[in-house]
Amino acid sequence: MLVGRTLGGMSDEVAIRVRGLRKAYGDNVAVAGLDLDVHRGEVFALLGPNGAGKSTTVEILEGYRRRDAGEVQVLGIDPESVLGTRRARSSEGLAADWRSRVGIVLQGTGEFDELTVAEVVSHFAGFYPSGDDPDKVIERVGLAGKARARTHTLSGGQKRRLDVALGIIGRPALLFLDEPTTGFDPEARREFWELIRDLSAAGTTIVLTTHYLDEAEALADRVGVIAGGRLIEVAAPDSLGRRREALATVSWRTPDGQVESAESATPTALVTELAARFGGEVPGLTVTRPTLEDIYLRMIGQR
Ligand SMILES: Nc1ncnc2c1ncn2[C@@H]1O[C@H](COP(=O)(O)OP(=O)(O)OP(=O)(O)O)[C@@H](O)[C@H]1O
Repeated sequence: MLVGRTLGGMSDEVAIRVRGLRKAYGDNVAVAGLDLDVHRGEVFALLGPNGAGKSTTVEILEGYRRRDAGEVQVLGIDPESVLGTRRARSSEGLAADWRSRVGIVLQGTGEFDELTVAEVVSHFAGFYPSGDDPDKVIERVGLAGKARARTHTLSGGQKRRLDVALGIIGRPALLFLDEPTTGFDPEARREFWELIRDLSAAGTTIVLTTHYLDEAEALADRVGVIAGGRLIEVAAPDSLGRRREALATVSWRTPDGQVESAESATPTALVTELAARFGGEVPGLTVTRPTLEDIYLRMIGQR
């Protein structure tokens, strides 16, 4: 494997390294000088409003889109060098090897409508030199009961699970997931999160784009917020936007039924004082801190 060696000056620990990435569509600058490092083995979530440049960035990293400027290394190679190549079966040496180590969860496999789930997954397994066992992967994504169903009969959420199966069948070292749980019911999302945690625990580097802040919080070691084609902050979910230092909001109900609230850096002291004031239980007491969503909205609202 190329991962784990030092290639082209890239550190052992870096799966993705991007410097000064730029991409415009005509006059529309989609990516405006983006720097990014994704460490080996981490789960990295890219957040950002519609049109921020996430998909463009990810497509460049995946070797499906040409950039205008900047340096990009993904698992030790410049993905532009594999542009135009397809999956591992192609006999294009380094490109085929690289593609076999990069898993991509695409949205939709309409061309296989008449095949069963088991047939599609087996077909894709054949593209990879060390593909996983199709039955095991089908089980892992929760489609065992649908293995013999034709793919056009699957529900939206089941189709997404199939997309995920096709993304992981090659046992990738690096997996790209683009809004993977759109259309999942709550239970399916939780199961999917478990699958991602398993893959991560097994050493897979995962880059995820999502609009679900709870998903980023549940899965990501670090999140990067893209706005206007630039990465405006990278941090652990609990420290993004100085979240750890954010004030707590303490709310309670006054004797005449009004809700009162106060922001405090020392909420325990305030609650103790309120308890003394009320002679015990404080009516309607809540203590909250900003959620990742609050922080995120504040960050992108500032721009
Ligand atoms: N193929 C294309 N041709 C022309 N303009 C494009 C193309 N793809 C994206 N754009 C434009 O580039 C900008 C960034 O789009 P991109 O799809 O990268 O954003 P995104 O962050 O992935 O958005 P979303 O959250 O809506 O998926 C947008 O202004 C978009 O209109």
